[in-house]
Amino acid sequence: MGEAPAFCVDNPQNGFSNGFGLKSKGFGTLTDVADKRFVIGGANNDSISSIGVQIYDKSKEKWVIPTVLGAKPKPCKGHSAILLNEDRIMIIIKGSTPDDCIWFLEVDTKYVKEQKKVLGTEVVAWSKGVRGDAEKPVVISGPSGVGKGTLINMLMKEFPSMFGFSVSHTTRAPRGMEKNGVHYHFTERTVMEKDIKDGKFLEFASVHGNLYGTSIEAVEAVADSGKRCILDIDVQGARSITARSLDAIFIFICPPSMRELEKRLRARGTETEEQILKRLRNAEAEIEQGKSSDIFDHILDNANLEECYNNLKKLLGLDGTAPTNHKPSPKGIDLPLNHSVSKMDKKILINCETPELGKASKKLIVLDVSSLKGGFPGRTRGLNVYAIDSFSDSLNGTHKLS
Ligand SMILES: Nc1ncnc2c1ncn2[C@@H]1O[C@H](COP(=O)(O)OP(=O)(O)OP(=O)(O)O)[C@@H](O)[C@H]1O
Ligand SMILES: Nc1nc2c(ncn2[C@@H]2O[C@H](COP(=O)(O)O)[C@@H](O)[C@H]2O)c(=O)[nH]1
Repeated sequence: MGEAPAFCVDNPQNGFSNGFGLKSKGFGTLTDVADKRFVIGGANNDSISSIGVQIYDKSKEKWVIPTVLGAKPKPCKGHSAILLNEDRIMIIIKGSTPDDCIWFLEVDTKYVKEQKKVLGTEVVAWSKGVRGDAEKPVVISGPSGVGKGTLINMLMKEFPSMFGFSVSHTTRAPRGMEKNGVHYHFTERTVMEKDIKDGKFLEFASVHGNLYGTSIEAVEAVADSGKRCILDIDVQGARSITARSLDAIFIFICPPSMRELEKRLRARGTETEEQILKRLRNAEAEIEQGKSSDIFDHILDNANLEECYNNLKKLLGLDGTAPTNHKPSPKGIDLPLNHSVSKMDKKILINCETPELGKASKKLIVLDVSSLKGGFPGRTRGLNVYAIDSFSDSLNGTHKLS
């Protein structure tokens, strides 16, 4: 559940306008989205561990505590809030570290709307802003035994600093060599069902008789390590992620034949006869859906492992053997504690001038939000940041920040 803000808003009609539909009072901000007013509170108290959110429903004249999804920003010395596209609020945090100062509170994105229906409560979702075009997550899907895990392991071994695996939750029992927290988070069904109900999963599905799911936390952990996220999920999970418009590359791995698939599953020796037969039955439908649906961007035939791996690398732009394509995560944004924020079309201008130091201290930072991705908890990519000398300068982004 959400938590109460760290300050009191006696009357939500009060507050002062700052010129772009934003009202502010004390440590918090008030942002109007249709008939709802989002009260986002900056903590002024060390005992509070994150920023709280409350909603005032103007049509019903009542306060609502929403379910808050995703990791939340830490308490701060204040923040600015700017409404973008009527579905998410950009939060610029004062006095935070450079890689932690831009956040988004999703209030009416596709994902949030869907979660409202599922959870039956008001829902908001936090997502941290990531500078530049961080590489898209890679979703690998295909029938059991086709070689998804093998291909992912090869990729992670050859490019250890580039890829991070999203560790799923499952209710199935661990296999001999599998480690909890590395291969899966092995979980009791009742616990996983409760976590699903609490909105902790980006997607989940019942696969071969067990529950499997990708937690928001698993994807955030990879993003925080600065790596590109790889997800190994079944076709149902891939479909629900596309439906939520996760901006990822979707790859379906196909076996050369059912006979070969069966041979691989048996040779792996990890399933009972009954489980093997169940997985093979499910494989037929999965292959049919994988090939015919419009979920997948690429279909790779895994007849020959080396060839399939080379094709996988090619479509991920990793043709060379050395990991030269790895772009380190761009640096964060170094904002002084005192700054003012304004909005101009799809650009947010941050004026960092220190009044006491006069014009010499002038620094304007532009956040270009025209290519933002995201809309679900985790990380919002595509934030372009550059500096200009004055408001009259062109806002074309010629002075890129390093
Ligand atoms: N092209 C290939 N030719 C022959 N054997 C292969 C090939 N690719 C993978 N294998 C073998 O097939 C078996 C199944 O592969 P793997 O465990 O990677 O499948 P998976 O798709 O991850 O399965 P699951 O969905 O059940 O986790 C393994 O023993 C692996 O070594
Ligand atoms: N929808 C999801 N499917 C998942 C996830 N993690 C794994 N899987 C798929 O389950 C089957 C079986 O896996 P196994 O390890 O028991 O052999 C396989 O197709 C995986 O792709 C998940 O988080 N969500």
